[in-house]
Amino acid sequence: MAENTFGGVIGYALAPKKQNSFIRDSLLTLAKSRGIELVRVDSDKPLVDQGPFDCVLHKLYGDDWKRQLQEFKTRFPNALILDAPEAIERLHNRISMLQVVSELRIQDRTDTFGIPKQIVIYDKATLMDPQAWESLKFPVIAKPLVADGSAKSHKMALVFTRDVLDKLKPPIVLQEFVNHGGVIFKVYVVGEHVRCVKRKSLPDVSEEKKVGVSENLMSFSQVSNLANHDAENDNDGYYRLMHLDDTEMPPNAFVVDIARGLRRALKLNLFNFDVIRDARYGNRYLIIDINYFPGYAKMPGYEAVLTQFFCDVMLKKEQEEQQGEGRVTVSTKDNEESFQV
Ligand SMILES: O=P(O)(O)O[C@@H]1[C@@H](OP(=O)(O)O)[C@H](OP(=O)(O)O)[C@H](O)[C@H](OP(=O)(O)O)[C@H]1OP(=O)(O)O
Ligand SMILES: Nc1ncnc2c1ncn2[C@@H]1O[C@H](COP(=O)(O)OP(=O)(O)O)[C@@H](O)[C@H]1O
Ligand SMILES: [Mg+2]
Ligand SMILES: [Mg+2]
Repeated sequence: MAENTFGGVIGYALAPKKQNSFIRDSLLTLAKSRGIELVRVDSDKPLVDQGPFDCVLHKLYGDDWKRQLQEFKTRFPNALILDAPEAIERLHNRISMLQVVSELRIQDRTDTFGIPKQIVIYDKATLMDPQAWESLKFPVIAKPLVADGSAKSHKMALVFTRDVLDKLKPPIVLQEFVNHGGVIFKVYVVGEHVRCVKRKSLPDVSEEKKVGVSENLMSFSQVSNLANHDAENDNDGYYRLMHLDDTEMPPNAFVVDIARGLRRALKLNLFNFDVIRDARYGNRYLIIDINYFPGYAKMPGYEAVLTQFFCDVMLKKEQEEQQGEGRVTVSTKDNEESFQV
């Protein structure tokens, strides 16, 4: 979109860690040069007592925060909440998060996409019932069902055999582990903007390893964020098989189509998703994770991308307000809850 002159004030409500990584001087300065002021929301004070804000950008959890957003929207109906809490909540459960993938219709491609085979287990009794997981091939990854940003929600286990399932704590999702060359693609979405980057992932599991492994359950957490340093000091060679530089990117048009489809279906503007390429086929891609408001600062040039997005939001808001003036508009539930540029 062309540069526009509609600036505004954006209140951001973020946890301290997120604030430190996302709110950099470089972002504040660039945004300001385009008329966008970013103002911190003080989480110790009611949101309604702060502002005025044209838009509230947020990644906070809990019922109290949801209530505060509702109250704010009632008091300031023209203010935008990015994104709608109801839409974000879908990503807090690893089953509903990926259900959206089956809703996407993308045609005329040689490449295909989907999700790995998975089941959800809510209790120990089902976990110990062989019928529950008879359709799954081992190894599997056990993931906490809840994906609420807590450290616990990122604690995964690679499970090689059935006899260690009793060590897991439901509710969990058991997802087939798919060999993918040790590289994951992270696709960052900021409104219409889509950027795919490569990150390291779990290495492939060989056929020998599947039967001869000494540890039948291997715990891990946030592999893609491990510093390179960790890989360099990797004495048992766990990361040796990763070939980040040699890995070919997925076709960009394909990734963009999936990203835009997900964005529309999820009614979200700010998210990323993790994709792996199934090593058995080479042209089959599996979406394994979708995250709300991820670590954008890790995306090269994030300041320009986010600033453009803020300007687009302000322009669209202004246009919608102008269109709304002088005529009666019937607001649907849909456009009350979500706003997309
Ligand atoms: O902190 P960062 O920069 O590593 O960002 C995390 C994301 O990393 P990514 O950008 O995908 O590499 C991270 O993505 P993954 O789940 O690791 O794929 C999450 O989005 C995480 O948020 P939450 O803990 O799930 O609420 C994100 O954490 P928060 O910054 O939101 O706490
Ligand atoms: N089905 C799978 N097959 C192979 N590797 C996987 C699979 N699911 C997850 N992984 C690996 O585990 C990591 C963490 O899983 P993910 O679902 O992305 O959880 P988180 O929300 O903690 O990032 C991924 O980045 C990837 O390296
Ligand atoms: Mg992930
Ligand atoms: Mg995640």
